Amino acid sequence: MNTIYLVGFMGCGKTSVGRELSKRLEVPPYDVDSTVEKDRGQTIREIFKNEGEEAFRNYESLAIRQLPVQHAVVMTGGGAVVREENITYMKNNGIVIYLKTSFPVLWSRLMTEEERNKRPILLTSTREEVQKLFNDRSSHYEKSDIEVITDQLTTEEVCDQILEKLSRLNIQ
Ligand SMILES: Nc1ncnc2c1ncn2[C@@H]1O[C@H](COP(=O)(O)OP(=O)(O)O)[C@@H](O)[C@H]1O
Ligand SMILES: O=C(O)C1=C[C@@H](OP(=O)(O)O)[C@@H](O)[C@H](O)C1
Ligand SMILES: [Mg+2]
Repeated sequence: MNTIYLVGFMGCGKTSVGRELSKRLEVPPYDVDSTVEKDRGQTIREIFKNEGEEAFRNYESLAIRQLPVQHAVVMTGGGAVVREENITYMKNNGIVIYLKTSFPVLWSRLMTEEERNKRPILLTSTREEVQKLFNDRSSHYEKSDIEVITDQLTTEEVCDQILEKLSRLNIQ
């Protein structure tokens, strides 16, 4: 099995769905954000604060390339696809799945203190700025191999749809 890469905007469920999907497929899950945090010995928030977003993007790109391209589920961060070479790498090495969620649903999922604190961009941007980021990134996510609309679905149902779409394509 080629690695499955989950992409989509912050709050679409990449981390939660990836955990569940990896259990169902009986392969290990790798969260790119957690990989970066482990590699650098700092939280994402600390990296943004101490070294800036560009340094984080470099670590994120390296982490994607250091994870297995077989028998794994990789959960990316929402900004990973902005570097064109990252989505090209993921599509060449595995199957890229876009968890598509509308902006109001994302915003409501991200409004708790806990979710905001994990994501430095949310701490320094207005709703309008985050909405613009969402609009700007959508065309990058659309390059994925498969798309699942998550607005009305639980994480389990998102997994069901992913598995169904993979089996229809004879991938899993
Ligand atoms: N399908 C869903 N329905 C409801 N809440 C969800 C769903 N997917 C994720 N969430 C919630 O949204 C928040 C962000 O989820 P997370 O998996 O961290 O997203 P991401 O990794 O894409 O940023 C978490 O509180 C999570 O429980
Ligand atoms: O969209 C982004 O630029 C980011 C998304 C985050 O991951 P999630 O998409 O898992 O929240 C994390 O990589 C970082 O805070 C930056
Ligand atoms: Mg995540």
